[in-house]
Amino acid sequence: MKPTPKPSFPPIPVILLTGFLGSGKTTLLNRLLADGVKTAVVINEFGAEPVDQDLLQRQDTPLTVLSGGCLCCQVKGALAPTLKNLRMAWDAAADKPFERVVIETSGVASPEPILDTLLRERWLAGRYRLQAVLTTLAIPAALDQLDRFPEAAAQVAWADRLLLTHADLADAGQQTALAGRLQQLAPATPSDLLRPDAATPSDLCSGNARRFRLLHANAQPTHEFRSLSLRLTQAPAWTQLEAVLLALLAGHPELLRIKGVVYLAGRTEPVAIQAAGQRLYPPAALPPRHEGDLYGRLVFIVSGTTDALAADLATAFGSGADIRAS
Ligand SMILES: Nc1nc2c(ncn2[C@@H]2O[C@H](COP(=O)(O)OP(=O)(O)OP(=O)(O)O)[C@@H](O)[C@H]2O)c(=O)[nH]1
Repeated sequence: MKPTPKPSFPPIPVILLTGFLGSGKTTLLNRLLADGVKTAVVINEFGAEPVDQDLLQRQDTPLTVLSGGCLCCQVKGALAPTLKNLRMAWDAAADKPFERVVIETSGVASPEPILDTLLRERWLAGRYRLQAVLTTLAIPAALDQLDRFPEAAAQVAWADRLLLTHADLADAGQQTALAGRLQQLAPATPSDLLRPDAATPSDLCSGNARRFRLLHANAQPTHEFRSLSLRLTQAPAWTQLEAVLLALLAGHPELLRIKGVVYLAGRTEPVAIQAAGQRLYPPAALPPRHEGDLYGRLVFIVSGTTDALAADLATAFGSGADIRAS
């Protein structure tokens, strides 16, 4: 067999950012990018309408969005070519465009197939070095998610570090119960509280990934998750949209996540719409978008079938609503 030629540059560190839907991955990504290290970002979104790119505070970051499925299954095949292209561009550039890569998985991805690509694809394994798997967990919702979804448990099992978020919304009982569960699931994995009002731990990216991982051959999870994407043709008033979204959350226990970028009546800039774990967050102002990209969009991720939700969305948003399933 012909030997694989040795790469002429050292491997580029990769941070794999994972965690269940709405647990704070993009929020953490923004905090990581603020450290000034030049970073290429690969974002995987489950919904067909990508949203996360608009939630990044640094818009000058080299960014690839792989949407419409999970990196662990539907779009797994897209990861290797993406990383190959990034590396080849890096090799060819005199002024290196980035010093590390951060991959943000979708909230329903199991990390194992992604690790399989990174660690077992020979070309990639020689050119990238997995630095750490960071897993975010939203304290108030995490126990329920660990009970219900094997993907959430897998995200904990493969983590090099656990980052506990939404501590400001959690009571002491939830914190203690989660600590107990993590002690069972991942007793050797360090965990940190990631408070929105406190500095990001400075050593977050300096740890080393564990040296040995026992990956199953051809691990292929089967998901029960589906998504609906909705394009808004009009700019609703916030009170009107809020009432609709609260009613959908209350009426659809299968609805796990809502996120989107929406234009509201009377405002020129778009806002980020976020809901997770039955909680609807206040809309957050976003910078203006580029011309030609002025429609609002919302993504709904459910566990199970989307039929009932699709019917209610059509009723709530009218016959002009453009709803797509994926
Ligand atoms: N109160 C509070 N809100 C938080 C915290 N961390 C994140 N959020 C909010 O939680 C919502 C979801 O956060 P994201 O960072 O988008 O979560 P995500 O894991 O990237 O979501 P998906 O990519 O959809 O899985 C946003 O409205 C955040 O502002 C936290 O520690 N406390």
